[in-house]
Amino acid sequence: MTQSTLTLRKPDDWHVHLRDGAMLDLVADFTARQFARAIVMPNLTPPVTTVDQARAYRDRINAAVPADRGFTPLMTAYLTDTIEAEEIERGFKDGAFTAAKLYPQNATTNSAHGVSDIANIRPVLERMERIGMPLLVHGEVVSPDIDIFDREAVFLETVLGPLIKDMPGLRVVLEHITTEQSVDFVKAGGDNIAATITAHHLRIDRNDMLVGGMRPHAYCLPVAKRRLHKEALRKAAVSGDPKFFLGTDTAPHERQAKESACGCAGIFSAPVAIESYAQTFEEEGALDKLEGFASEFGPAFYRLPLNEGTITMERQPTEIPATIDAGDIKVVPFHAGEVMNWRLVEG
Ligand SMILES: NC(=O)N[C@@H](CC(=O)O)C(=O)O
Ligand SMILES: [Zn+2]
Ligand SMILES: [Zn+2]
Repeated sequence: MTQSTLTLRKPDDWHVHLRDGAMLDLVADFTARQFARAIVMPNLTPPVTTVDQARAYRDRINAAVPADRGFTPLMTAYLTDTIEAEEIERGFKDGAFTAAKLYPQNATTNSAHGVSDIANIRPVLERMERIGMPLLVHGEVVSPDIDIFDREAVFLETVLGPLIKDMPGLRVVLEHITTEQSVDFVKAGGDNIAATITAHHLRIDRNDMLVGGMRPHAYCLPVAKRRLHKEALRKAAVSGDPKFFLGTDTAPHERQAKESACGCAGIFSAPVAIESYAQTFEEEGALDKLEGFASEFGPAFYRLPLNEGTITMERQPTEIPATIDAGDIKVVPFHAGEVMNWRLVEG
């Protein structure tokens, strides 16, 4: 008999963009309704680089989420060429920063203040290695000579591999992996190397973005690759290997900014995140592996307690709306217009 409900220990999302202002108000509860905690990306304009900015942003997030959700945003510091190790450590020690994020300069949305050469942040990384603070990485090189489909694999060879050799104790999460090479890299690393996998990279490959017309809502960074890479990600996600855990990279952009001659990168998956993962795990015959991936391996890596509560999904064909709106803001969610098999039961 097919299973009609699915109850999991309450999951966490280890990579989200909650944005700010009216967009924050629109999107925050989509994350909070299903996840107990979320690692919040710092790529605002201006970026979150200080303890005070992180605290103020956390307050704005808490104000945007209904208090009875019991949602905890975990904040991150945006590394720049000039950021001070002292500020990073101070934030980590008092809980304002759970981790620090490395954006190679100009690799993705709001990364203009990112790091231009990893040598510039060497003292910060050494400090992080010493205090056990996780480094979260957008793993793509930005050199114009490197094809966009190769940028993640080249980053492993030229940046991350050498860095880890140099600082073997550094705790690293390679975010939103998209390639077989990243799966192999993470598996070959020590226990201090892990990766997040998005809901969308488990489902789309580059054909979904480009065949039969250009589909801006399937465009994100790192860009979806060939099918064989998607297959490798699916295998890693359902393998039960604790190095791979849930991070949606939900990244809302207004509809007109995506449907444009130069469309923004980012997929807004929060409204359908846990349901999308459930569908993928079920297709792989691995629903029993979802709880580890969604609710256990992330906290283990971050050295945080497991959540106490649960969520329940029911098997209920549910159509995902074409847009999610508030006032003038319209955002197209992942799976827009599709019928999903699972639906989160509101607790
Ligand atoms: N993933 C994306 O395509 N976009 C993210 C940035 C990021 O995570 O690289 C965003 O902030 O829009
Ligand atoms: Zn990124
Ligand atoms: Zn992201």
